[in-house]
Amino acid sequence: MESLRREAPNPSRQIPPPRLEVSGLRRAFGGRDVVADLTLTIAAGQVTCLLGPSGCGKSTTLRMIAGVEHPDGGTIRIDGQVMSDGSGRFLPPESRGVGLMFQDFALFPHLTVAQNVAFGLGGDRAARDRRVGELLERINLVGYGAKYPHELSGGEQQRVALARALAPRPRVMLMDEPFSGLDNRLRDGIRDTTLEVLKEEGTAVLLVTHEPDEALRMADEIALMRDGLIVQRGSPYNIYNAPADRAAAAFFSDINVIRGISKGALTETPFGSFLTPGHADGGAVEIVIRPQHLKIDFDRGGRGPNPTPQDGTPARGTVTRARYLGRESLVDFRMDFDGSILTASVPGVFMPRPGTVLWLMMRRDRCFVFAA
Ligand SMILES: Nc1ncnc2c1ncn2[C@@H]1O[C@H](COP(=O)(O)OP(=O)(O)OP(=O)(O)O)[C@@H](O)[C@H]1O
Repeated sequence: MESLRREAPNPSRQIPPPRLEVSGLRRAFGGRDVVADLTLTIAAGQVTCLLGPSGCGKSTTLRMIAGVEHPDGGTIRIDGQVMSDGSGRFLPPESRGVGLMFQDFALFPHLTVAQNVAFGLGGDRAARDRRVGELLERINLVGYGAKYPHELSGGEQQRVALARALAPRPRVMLMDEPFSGLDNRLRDGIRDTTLEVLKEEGTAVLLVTHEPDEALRMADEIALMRDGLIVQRGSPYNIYNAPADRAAAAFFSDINVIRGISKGALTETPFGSFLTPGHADGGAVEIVIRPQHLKIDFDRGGRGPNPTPQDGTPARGTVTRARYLGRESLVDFRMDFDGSILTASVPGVFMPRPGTVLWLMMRRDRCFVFAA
């Protein structure tokens, strides 16, 4: 029967390997594992941000992928082709098809913008000119080709550096804190332009940063790194809203922590009882909430608002400090129940005087529960 005839395998339908594939990558310095068993894949057109605190091994990872640092173990593949592996195979940086962009990028001062962009390009003159023209248009610097780097602003130089790195159409673009040398005012605009250009070029991007805001803004996927390991990978939304542990939650914002003991999948707290399924009876748990998910309510002659299923029971506190940060206000409370300090944030201006008694409630849907 026609419908049951088995189709011959069609090689063009096979799933292509990821653009960049790193598995079991390791590197030690002085007997200490700086990168320990790191695994990561990035598809063409995808931006992955390697995010983590200073010293967690981000740059070392990037340098091994670039081929300027030798791994102690693990495999790096680009488009399925081995760049380095445990058996001693090791392709030099110039044979990997990677583009690099670092914080202290330097344009060649004696070359014009066009010559800088064309620097890594082979091929005939006409093809080179076409590629340079196309990139100058992408970075909004048409007409700047004959200028020299010192005639450009910091942001313009940064865009030229991006065009220079992208000119040879690298298969993978490796960026190490590329925006940290820029003035705050410029940074957001440059990040957006850079992202747009990277997306148009369709290259796979690994961007190293220690700034959560940058990762949230730029990444399709965030790989959160700690002590040489990726502790969580996911979309910015998932990493922010479903952190793997307390430290992952704390990396993105201040957090408040309420401690308790789980009994029969419930933990009693001053904010009412919380469902804590999956935690052993008698096990210590931490309920974590970000400041923007604590709700503030007024005192009604010694009473707070009524408990609700969404926000549980209110708990009373006294304001110790209020700070206005422009977009929001941060208010610290000393809580009646144990004297601990909790911080709530409110959009806009809210500046109660120290000593004001107020009530706090926790948005149940925004709490994270972790084993202590
Ligand atoms: N060549 C080296 N020799 C000895 N130790 C090194 C070397 N390179 C890096 N390290 C150490 O490895 C650890 C990780 O460094 P790495 O630069 O990868 O971290 P990072 O996460 O990129 O941090 P940062 O954001 O501060 O650059 C650090 O403790 C660093 O001192």
